[in-house]
Amino acid sequence: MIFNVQRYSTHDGPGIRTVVFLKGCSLKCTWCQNPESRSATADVLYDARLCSADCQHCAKTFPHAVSVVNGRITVRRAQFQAEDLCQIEQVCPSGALSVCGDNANIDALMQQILRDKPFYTRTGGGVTLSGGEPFMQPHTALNLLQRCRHEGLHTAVESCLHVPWHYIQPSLGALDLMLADLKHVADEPFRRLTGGSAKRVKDNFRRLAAAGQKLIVRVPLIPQFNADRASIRQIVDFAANETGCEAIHFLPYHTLGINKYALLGQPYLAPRQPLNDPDLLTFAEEYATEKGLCAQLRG
Ligand SMILES: C[S@@+](CC[C@H](N)C(=O)[O-])C[C@H]1O[C@@H](n2cnc3c(N)ncnc32)[C@H](O)[C@@H]1O
Ligand code: SF4
Ligand code: SF4
Repeated sequence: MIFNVQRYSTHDGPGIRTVVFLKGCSLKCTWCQNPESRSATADVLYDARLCSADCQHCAKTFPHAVSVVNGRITVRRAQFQAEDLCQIEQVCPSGALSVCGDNANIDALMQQILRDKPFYTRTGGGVTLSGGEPFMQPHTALNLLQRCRHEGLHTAVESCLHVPWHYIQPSLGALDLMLADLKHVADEPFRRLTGGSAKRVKDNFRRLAAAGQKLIVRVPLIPQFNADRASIRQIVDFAANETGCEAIHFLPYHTLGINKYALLGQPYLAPRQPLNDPDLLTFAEEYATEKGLCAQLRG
C-alpha cells in the first residue's frame, strides 16, 4: 500500500531521487507531517473547502457513511466499506472527497522509477523509500530495494526504526544508505508524544552499527519534546557513541502537515508555531561537531 511517488526529490539522500511513500506506521508522532501515512489501509479525506454541499451525491451513494445535517455534509470516515473506495472520486465532482492509498503494482512502479534513470546516473541519485514507516511492509520494502539494486540504482530508506529487527535486517543487503530518526533517547517523552518505545529504536541503532550499515541520523527538533539543550546533548551523545553514523541532520519543526489533519478528521495536538530558535540550532550544530559528527541543518 503506497500513498505517493515523488519524482525529482533532492532532500532524501544524494542526487536526484524518486521517493516512494509506503503506508503504515507503528508510531503516532503528534507533529507528523504525513498523518495520512500512519494507517496501513487507505484513508478517506474530506476537504470542506472544496465542497459546495449542494450536490449531495455522496450522501445518496454512501448513506451509511455520509449524512447531511442542517445543509452541511457530515462524513463518518470509518463507515466507508472497502468497495466504496474505488467509487469515491467518481462520485464527488469537486474533489472534496478523495482516497489516500493504493495497492502498488511493483512492476508498474519499477517502470515509473526507471523512467528517470538518466537523472539518477548523472547526479549519483536513486530511490528512497519513505512513509509512514517503510519497514512496516517488510516484504514490499525488500522487493523494491532488491529490484532497484538489480537495476544499479542507489537505494535509501527513511525509517523511524520502531519495528522488529527482523523486519529491517533482510533489507540491509540491498540498502546503500539508512536515514534513521533518533527522535529522543529518553523513554518517557518518547512514549508520551509518539506512543512508542525509545528502547526499541536504540536497540535497532546498535544492531545497525554492528552490521556496519551506512547511516545518517536525523533529529526532528520538536518544541516541548526535544527542542532543548539537555535533550539535544543526550541525543547527540547517543548518536556519536552508539550508532556509527557518518552524519547527523537536524530538522527544525514545521507545521506544513497541519491541514491534512482536518482532512482526516483528526485533531492537531502539536504546537501551531514552527520552531524559530536560531540559538538552539547553532547549539545543536556546534555540539554535534564537537562530538566528532558531521552536522547539518535541513529545511
Ligand atoms: C514523514 S517521516 C517518514 C519516515 C519515518 N516514518 C520517520 O519518521 O523517520 C520523514 C522525516 O520527516 C520528519 N518529520 C515529520 N514531521 C515533521 C515535522 N512536523 N517537522 C520536522 N520534521 C518532521 C521525520 O522526523 C523524518 O525524519
Ligand atoms: S459529492 Fe462532493 S461536492 Fe458533492 S456534497 Fe458530497 S463532498 Fe460535497
Ligand atoms: S514515525 Fe514518521 S511517519 Fe510515523 S508518525 Fe512519526 S513522523 Fe509520522
